[in-house]
Amino acid sequence: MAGVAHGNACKGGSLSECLHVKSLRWKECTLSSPAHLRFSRKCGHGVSRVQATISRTDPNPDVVPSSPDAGKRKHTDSIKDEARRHGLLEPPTTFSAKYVPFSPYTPTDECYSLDEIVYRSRDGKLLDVQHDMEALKKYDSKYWKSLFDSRVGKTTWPFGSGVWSKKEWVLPELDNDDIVSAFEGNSNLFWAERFGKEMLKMNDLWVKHCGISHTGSFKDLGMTVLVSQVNKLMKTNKNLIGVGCASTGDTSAALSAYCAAAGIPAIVFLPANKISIAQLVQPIANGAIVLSLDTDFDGCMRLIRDVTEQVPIYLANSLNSLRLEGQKTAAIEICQQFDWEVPDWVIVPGGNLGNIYAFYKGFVMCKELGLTDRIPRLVCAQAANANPLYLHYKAGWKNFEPVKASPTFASAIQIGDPVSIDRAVYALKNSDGIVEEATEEELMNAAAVADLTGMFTCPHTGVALSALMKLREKNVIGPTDRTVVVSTAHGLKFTQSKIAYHSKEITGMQAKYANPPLEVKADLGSVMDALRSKLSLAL
Ligand SMILES: Cc1ncc(COP(=O)(O)O)c(C=O)c1O
Ligand SMILES: N[C@@H](CCOP(=O)(O)O)C(=O)O
Repeated sequence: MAGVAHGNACKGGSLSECLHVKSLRWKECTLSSPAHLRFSRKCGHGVSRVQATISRTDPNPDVVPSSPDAGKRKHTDSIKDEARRHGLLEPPTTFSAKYVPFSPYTPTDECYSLDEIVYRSRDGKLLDVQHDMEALKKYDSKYWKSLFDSRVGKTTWPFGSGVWSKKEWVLPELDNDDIVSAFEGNSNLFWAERFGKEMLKMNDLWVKHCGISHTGSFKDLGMTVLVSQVNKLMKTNKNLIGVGCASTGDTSAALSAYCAAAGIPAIVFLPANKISIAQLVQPIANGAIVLSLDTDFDGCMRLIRDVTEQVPIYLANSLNSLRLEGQKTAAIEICQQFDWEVPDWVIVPGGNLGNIYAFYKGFVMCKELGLTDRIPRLVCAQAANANPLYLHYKAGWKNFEPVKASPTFASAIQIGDPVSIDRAVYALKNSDGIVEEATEEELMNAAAVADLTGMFTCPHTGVALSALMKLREKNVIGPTDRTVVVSTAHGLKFTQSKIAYHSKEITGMQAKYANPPLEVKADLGSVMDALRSKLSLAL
């Protein structure tokens, strides 16, 4: 079939017709519409517009390379150069987003551009990034599914990233050239076959490994968005001198890595002696300014908020709602990985409580745009030593009180005064959610037993697994319920506590699943004796 291309002057019609085709590759176009796809090119109202009917067999020469080699990267090209050649660097003009106060029960007209440096509304509420949903709804669910699916597993800048593959739903107006990405996201969804079957009599249990990531935690998902926006702001706001955060170890690692990649100064406030060595060395190695402070995370958080009010350092904690735009892509990814079927339950460990809201937001967006038909029930899991949300839930959501968080092996969630409490309560109330808690022994046992079935979990994932075990025991979660446990960090960041557990060195802990190494003399007899003691073999 012959392709038709008409050069038309833009009549200034609806922008939604003028899908910014430069942000779509030919393959994406064909995938999104197997027969024909009508589109307008380089519109922006006022610029010349090309309307075309294209088909798989009849590519528009303006859009696709004319020879098989034309699409290949020249040896002098970087992936950004390649994206530039294909016109992929400019953002689409069709979609937009802005900050609004997080005020779901009493919406207001107050709003801010994402280019403003603002973290709270006029009356001190948290902010939320609000997308122009009407513009997104102009494209049907089939379109979005095909577009997102076509981007998986590529190095196309920046859509090969799991976060930026959803760019239109994340930060649509950002120039792709400003993006700072480590091709994060697209994390694996592990079918926990043995753990499910043997521990819980479940057949449809999954672990979303967000910690198998660039810096070893889910924070990369949010940090690529935040640092990309800062990268843009620094070009225009010459006053901005860096980006700062308070951290229990993962936010600081992600911030430092993305800032180092972009050449932006990072400043991190850490509670002294309360984070793992692996986490501490990450910002040090990435060249951040590291302040080890004699306080806890809540103390560090208060200090960074005071400092960022006084000096032009951009705040990178999840108080900043930009972070959650990246983190919500993990929820979208889960739906995508299940071919747009929604799991029954999603269990997320909670500390500062930004992530549970980010998951909620991702699931709601999929439903609102017709990609899914419901949202899952959410469970937020807390360590009993740092459980302000759990206490609030048990009190029927009445009168939230922060707590003084005690030390926990799940050190990244040792938080007593969570910034996103209002967001979390909203997410849980609207997803028929549940809050559970886990003692130190429960969380360490859960992590250890998961490891014995082939995972290598962090203690926070242990908290979530322990919550699952409790809900399963009470039969709140049924044997055939499709359940996803979110693993938030890599176990390799927390080897100290694992070694202590397996060495049975933790005072007062039985360490039921400990598997200490045997110290054996290096001679055959001793080795055979050791094997006999472990294997029921007639050796
Ligand atoms: C490994 C890990 N898991 C879970 C959390 C909890 O996430 P959130 O603070 O968004 O509740 C954090 C940070 O707080 C973390 O670093
Ligand atoms: N676990 C976090 C605590 C801070 O959370 P944030 O999402 O508000 O940055 C960390 O690793 O610092």
